[in-house]
Amino acid sequence: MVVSKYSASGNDFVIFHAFLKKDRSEIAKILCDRQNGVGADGLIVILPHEQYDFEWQFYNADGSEAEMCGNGSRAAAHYAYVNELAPKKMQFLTIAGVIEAEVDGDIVESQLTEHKIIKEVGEWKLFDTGVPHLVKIDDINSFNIEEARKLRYEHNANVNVAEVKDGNLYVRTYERGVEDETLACGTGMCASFLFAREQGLVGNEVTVYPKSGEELHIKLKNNRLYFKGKVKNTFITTFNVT
Ligand SMILES: N[C@H](CCC[C@H](N)C(=O)O)C(=O)O
Repeated sequence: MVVSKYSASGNDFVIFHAFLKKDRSEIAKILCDRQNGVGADGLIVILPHEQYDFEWQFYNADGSEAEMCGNGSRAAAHYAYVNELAPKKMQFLTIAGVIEAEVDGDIVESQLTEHKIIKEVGEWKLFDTGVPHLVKIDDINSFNIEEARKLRYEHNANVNVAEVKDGNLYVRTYERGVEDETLACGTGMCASFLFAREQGLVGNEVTVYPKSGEELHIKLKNNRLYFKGKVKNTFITTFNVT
């Protein structure tokens, strides 16, 4: 099969399109495997939809299906546009709800689904920005992978440490379903922005830098999160899945 490899600020994905919706958990594990597969944080499958430009399936590298993926939504929008599956401005359906995205060259902006604050967990706060994210505002170097992994399992959530420096937001994320720190996590950056904003550390817009150091922009408009940054189609390849 022919698949495309994308990097969205360092969060990387295998993407292909298909007519049939079926359980793709096993193929996600095969394709995302960094030794024997293409290698990626997640798999995105673009499917036809009656009402929206398309529907997608999103799988983490461990084969678990997730409700949403912020960086993946930007990569999927670019893939759909360049493969003439959707116009520049599109709407597509995820488990979390309908995502609006706009492609402008290699820059893609996504509007996330409505976010919710779930609860406080000590100095952490649990948000839903399409998927669950625990956030702590602290020195970015206080990120500890073992602590993050423990919290991930205790709360079945992604875990983020965020810091505001010189008006910019820096975020490190342990991603559920990748079971490691990733180079960027879109819904995690957005949850971190919400917490920093709530603490008066940022306004309604911010420049954000994930572990990869690639620059992204987040804004809150009419109480909806917009998330913009570069995506790169790094290569296209055929892969023998049998
Ligand atoms: N691993 C996440 C889904 C992908 C989120 C992340 N890659 C993003 O860009 O939002 C989860 O299972 O909750």
